[in-house]
Amino acid sequence: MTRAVPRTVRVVAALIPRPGPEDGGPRYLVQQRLPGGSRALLWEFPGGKVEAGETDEAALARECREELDVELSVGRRLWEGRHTYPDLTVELVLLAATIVSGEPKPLGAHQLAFHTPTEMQALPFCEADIPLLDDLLAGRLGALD
Ligand SMILES: Nc1nc2c([nH]c(=O)n2[C@@H]2O[C@H](COP(=O)(O)OP(=O)(O)OP(=O)(O)O)[C@@H](O)[C@H]2O)c(=O)[nH]1
Repeated sequence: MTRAVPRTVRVVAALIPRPGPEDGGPRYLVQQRLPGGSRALLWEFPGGKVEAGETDEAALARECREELDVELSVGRRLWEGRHTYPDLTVELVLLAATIVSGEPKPLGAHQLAFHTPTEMQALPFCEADIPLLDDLLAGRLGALD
């Protein structure tokens, strides 16, 4: 029997710096996925799937409004990669973003946290994000605004 090929989805994610002074280097918002579903309790950047007819930027603003209750200003594309899980192929796009209003709330996540790139390396992250985390830590994403 042949195995079904996992469907491909485009996923946008946000690199959102913690507002205020940077003690110990910049920190960015990450979230732990809910227990029970796919990639349960793994960490990821806030965001989600791009819907048909939507731009990456509009999808990211919508996802963060729905899942964090914040309004974003979305900046440039920082990173793009592709990863195949057993259930899904993810085309992952990371965009720079800042919060223009609201305090992030974990409406769709188990918990939220601000972490440095070094701290992120120690968290169990979604596999698609591993090369992204390496590039972030090594300063290969360019200017992060
Ligand atoms: N938001 C986000 N999703 C990621 C990242 N890395 C990664 O592999 N993903 C995967 O991309 C998909 C994101 O879609 P989603 O957030 O709408 O999916 P979900 O499973 O939480 O919700 P769903 O029940 O609506 O499908 C998930 O399968 C998630 O595991 C990341 O850094 N951020």
